[in-house]
Amino acid sequence: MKDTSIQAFIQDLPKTELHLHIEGTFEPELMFKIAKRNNLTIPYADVDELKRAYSFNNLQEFLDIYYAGASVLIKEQDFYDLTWAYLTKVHEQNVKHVEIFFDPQTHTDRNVPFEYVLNGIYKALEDGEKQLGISFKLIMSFLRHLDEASAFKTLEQALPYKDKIVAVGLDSSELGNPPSKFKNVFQKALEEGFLTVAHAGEEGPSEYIWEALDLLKVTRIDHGNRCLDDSKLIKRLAEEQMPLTLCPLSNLELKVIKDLKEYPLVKMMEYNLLVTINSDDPAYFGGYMNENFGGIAKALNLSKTQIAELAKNGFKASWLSDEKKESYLNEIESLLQNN
Ligand SMILES: Nc1ncnc2[nH]cnc12
Ligand SMILES: [Zn+2]
Repeated sequence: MKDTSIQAFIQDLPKTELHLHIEGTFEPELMFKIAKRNNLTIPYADVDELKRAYSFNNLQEFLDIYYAGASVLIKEQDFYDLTWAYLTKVHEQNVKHVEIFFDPQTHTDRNVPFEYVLNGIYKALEDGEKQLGISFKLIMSFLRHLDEASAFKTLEQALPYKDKIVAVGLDSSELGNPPSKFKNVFQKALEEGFLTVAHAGEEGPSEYIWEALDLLKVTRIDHGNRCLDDSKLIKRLAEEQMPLTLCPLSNLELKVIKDLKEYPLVKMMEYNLLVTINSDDPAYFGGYMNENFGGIAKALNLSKTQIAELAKNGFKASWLSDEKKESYLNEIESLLQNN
């Protein structure tokens, strides 16, 4: 008999992931393995002890552990293995297309060459496309707790690789580091032909979302939850169909929200916002795409129609060709009709 459960429906839906930090997919088991082969130690006795440290009161507490974890990545092969592990995982979850972030400064500041980071990630993405059928785009994120000069240096390093990097983004500690701090480097990135996105309104105020739109000229807002504080902004985001890449389990684990049941997703959909579901840092927040879809669907008692809408939004908000978008939207619609 056919499994008509919500979980089976979520599994069968073709999905796209648009908000994913590759360093946030570093599972403890792989972290210990790579640390060992690089003759490095992790300040935790074993995987269980490390996992017990994954309890966060805010974004900064998470970032401190996330950067410490990433510090065992040294060689090109390490970045390849990290990315490959992510791709095989989401392949099992029927993710068809990914647009992922990497944070070069996290590594170049430790004297890991930019090329090791980029090539390791990119080769795995190419293999994922060939062997698993997952298409991809790569986004280079600037760390906003560092200064704009460091972001400029990173942009310079990326210029020979415009064929591999389609966009620049902005992540790390949001409060006190507004988008306006990076106005000039984003301007230069736009002139060089990169698309732009930025984390805004995760912990920071709605003003940061305005700045991301008006100063950084973003084509998507990462998170954006705090737009709900500002009715003019909601109207603009809806009119422009500006995508918001939401991350429910991340918001729960970083105490942006108290309970998934309070997640304002349905309200956002009623406002006609183009909201998408993503995992952010799945190794740290307890779930990949299916767990994010499943968690929010259960907490909010979403219908299959609403879940299908969210999956469609992911493709609409992606940088896939119109033809590919259309084909995935049709596939989702027929899956819905048959359920
Ligand atoms: N949720 C998040 N917010 C900001 N920067 C990040 N880097 C990795 N995850 C992040
Ligand atoms: Zn993020």
